[in-house]
Amino acid sequence: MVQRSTVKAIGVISGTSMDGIDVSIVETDGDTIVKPGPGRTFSYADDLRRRLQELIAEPARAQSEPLDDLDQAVTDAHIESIRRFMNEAGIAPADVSLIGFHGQTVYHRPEIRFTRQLGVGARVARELGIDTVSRFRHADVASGGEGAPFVPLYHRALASDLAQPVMILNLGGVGNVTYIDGDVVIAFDTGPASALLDDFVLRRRRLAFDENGQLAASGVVDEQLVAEFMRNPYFDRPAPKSLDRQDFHARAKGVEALSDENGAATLAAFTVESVIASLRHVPRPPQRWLVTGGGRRNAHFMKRLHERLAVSVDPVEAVGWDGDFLEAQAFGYLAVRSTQGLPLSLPTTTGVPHPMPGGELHRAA
Ligand SMILES: Nc1ncnc2c1ncn2[C@@H]1O[C@H](COP(=O)(O)OP(=O)(O)OP(=O)(O)O)[C@@H](O)[C@H]1O
Ligand SMILES: CC(=O)N[C@H]1[C@@H]2OC[C@@H](O2)[C@@H](O)[C@@H]1O[C@H](C)C(=O)O
Repeated sequence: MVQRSTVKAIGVISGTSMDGIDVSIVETDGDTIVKPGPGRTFSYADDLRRRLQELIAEPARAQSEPLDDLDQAVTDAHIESIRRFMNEAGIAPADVSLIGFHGQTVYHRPEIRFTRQLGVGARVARELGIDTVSRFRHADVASGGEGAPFVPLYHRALASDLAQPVMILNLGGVGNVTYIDGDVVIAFDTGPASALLDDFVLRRRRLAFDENGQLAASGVVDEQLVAEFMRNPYFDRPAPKSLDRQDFHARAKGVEALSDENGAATLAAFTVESVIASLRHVPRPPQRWLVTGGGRRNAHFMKRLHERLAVSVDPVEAVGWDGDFLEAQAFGYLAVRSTQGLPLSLPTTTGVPHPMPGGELHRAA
């Protein structure tokens, strides 16, 4: 049998919750061989995080201002994170063939064929001396795709030996699912995961998030409000479909009249119901759910999901994956696929008209 050659790629992303920059490494042939390595998260400096949070709250600026300063600051923070990761993990630049640099999403509007990730790939390549792929989502969006989610092909590679159909649920700022059943891979954003709850507990309690879901667990759900939130046409819209982090904020104002506990309980219930609604868009009920992203640490989400789904719902660690770094690893894997001209997204994951290659390669020298 011909042994396919593998390379090592570093993947780096800051997700929509902007809690930090995730860096990891994966050894892969860009196809079926994937050997994930360690990962690390590095916080943004408070000032940079604040500037990014202000920006995403002002969509008009995020869409049209040049934002050169922020672009450079985000790039610097990523370069520094990759350097520290390599130092701490004892990885020499010569051991790494590629960097997959996602950047920071600040605005995502596929319906107007627009997605924006801050970060300058050419500078990452030059300063670290490693070829770098960036702008993963642009070709997809330009051809009419949703431009997200992009992790599903990595999920497919990892899940090849699991019993199927299986659902991988990412609970980040926004939620997204990947349904895998043999060659069938269906993916889409489910709704708000932690974004609404994070913003609510920040406003009410000056907390970055509801640790373990304890505030939500102590409140009573306003079922009428949840039902009202669930009337949003997004949930019936056929997949593929994707969301901006802020998409549900305007319509979720009703929780302002509730106590801290009941507001948190109601927003958490909304997140769970939006995940349940994903079953409307897959051919068969999955026999197992594997949960990744920071929301898997929210014990309240996990308990409610298990009650509502009545099948096993486990963190991805149950099958040996690292839920803190799947997204970073995915962009390392996708960087390798990009240089091989392989698709990064499919009609069933982002709605592109045909399997779509993408990413832009910046040479180190
Ligand atoms: N111990 C915990 N208890 C409750 N929630 C938690 C805990 N740890 C993390 N979270 C939640 O997870 C969120 C971060 O998740 P994650 O890092 O997966 O998001 P992200 O990758 O930035 O987002 P996205 O996947 O949307 O781009 C936090 O904002 C918080 O709401
Ligand atoms: C445009 C954008 O950055 N979207 C993120 C966001 O956060 C979660 C969800 O919405 C997902 O669609 C995507 O991230 C992951 C990494 C993805 O593309 O699979």
